[in-house]
Amino acid sequence: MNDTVISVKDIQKTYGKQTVLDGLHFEVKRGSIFALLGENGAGKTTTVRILSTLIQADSGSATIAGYDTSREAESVKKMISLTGQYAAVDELLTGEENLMMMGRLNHLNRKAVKERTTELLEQFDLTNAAKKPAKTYSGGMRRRLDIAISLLASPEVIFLDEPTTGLDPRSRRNMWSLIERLSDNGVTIFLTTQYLEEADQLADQIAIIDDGKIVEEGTAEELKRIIGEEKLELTFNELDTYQKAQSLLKGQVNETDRVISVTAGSTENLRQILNTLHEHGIETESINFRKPTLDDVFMDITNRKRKELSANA
Ligand SMILES: Nc1ncnc2c1ncn2[C@@H]1O[C@H](COP(=O)(O)OP(=O)(O)OP(=O)(O)O)[C@@H](O)[C@H]1O
Repeated sequence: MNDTVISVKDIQKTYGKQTVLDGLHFEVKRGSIFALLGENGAGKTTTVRILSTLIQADSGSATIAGYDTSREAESVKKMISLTGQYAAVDELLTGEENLMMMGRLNHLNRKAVKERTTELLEQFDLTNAAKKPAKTYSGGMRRRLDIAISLLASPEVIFLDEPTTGLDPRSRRNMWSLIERLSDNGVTIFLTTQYLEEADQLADQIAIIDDGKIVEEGTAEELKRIIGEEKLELTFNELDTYQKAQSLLKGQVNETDRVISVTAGSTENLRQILNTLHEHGIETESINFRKPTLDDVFMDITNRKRKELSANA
């Protein structure tokens, strides 16, 4: 069996003068969780809309389970489910009624619909709320119902467009374990997110999208290894000492907490950093070492690309 379930080649999409996707290229392995990670406006939803056949790319191609998303849209639609920003939930119906209705729309027989509905209500922790109208559900419950509805058609690929945006921390964790359970059943999950922690926690493969291009791709560990070295986190008591240090050191800054993170590097490098601060009479409140996070990776990669662009301009 072919290992690749989604294949995207050189996709280009513009809206008026704005290039939204600029030569997008990646592959997703069958049965994996793939995260497309990027800031607001990076092009994540546009990618999902093209892959799920809602809109067409200007050029390039994409296939899902071997079917072309533009020429064989009907076959693609049978393979996928799309949830998230396109909620399938009917607010006036109960959770159970929503599932039953979608089951019948998918031409399942009455007995199969009943069985699958009970199963999904249980799996998604909605049994107690089954007889209540969806409009009374919390944000987390509504999203769970939305995903449950999408599973009635037994899709091969599930698109989850920012599944935890706006959820509180507990609902977010619940959603994560639900996504992990879905993946355990062998379905491929294509997830978009702006949360690095979410990609780190869930994804087998992460592609970072910035300005419509994949700027880096790999497992969370591989991406962290790009930065590789430990970070030295310097915290300052006073705003003016923090600002003085900021003008002397190269690193990520967090003005609210008065923290500067620099790459620790060699002992010689460390000595230089501390000497520089000492020579300028700058006292630190605390100094900590920490391993790089995906946040560092993201900041580093996007900053590097922006510098390259401005150098070439
Ligand atoms: N139908 C449209 N017409 C014009 N511009 C659009 C359209 N759809 C998207 N865009 C623009 O394309 C860019 C990328 O949008 P997209 O929704 O794909 O980003 P995103 O990464 O999903 O961000 P978000 O997290 O905010 O949804 C944005 O600048 C957006 O304004």
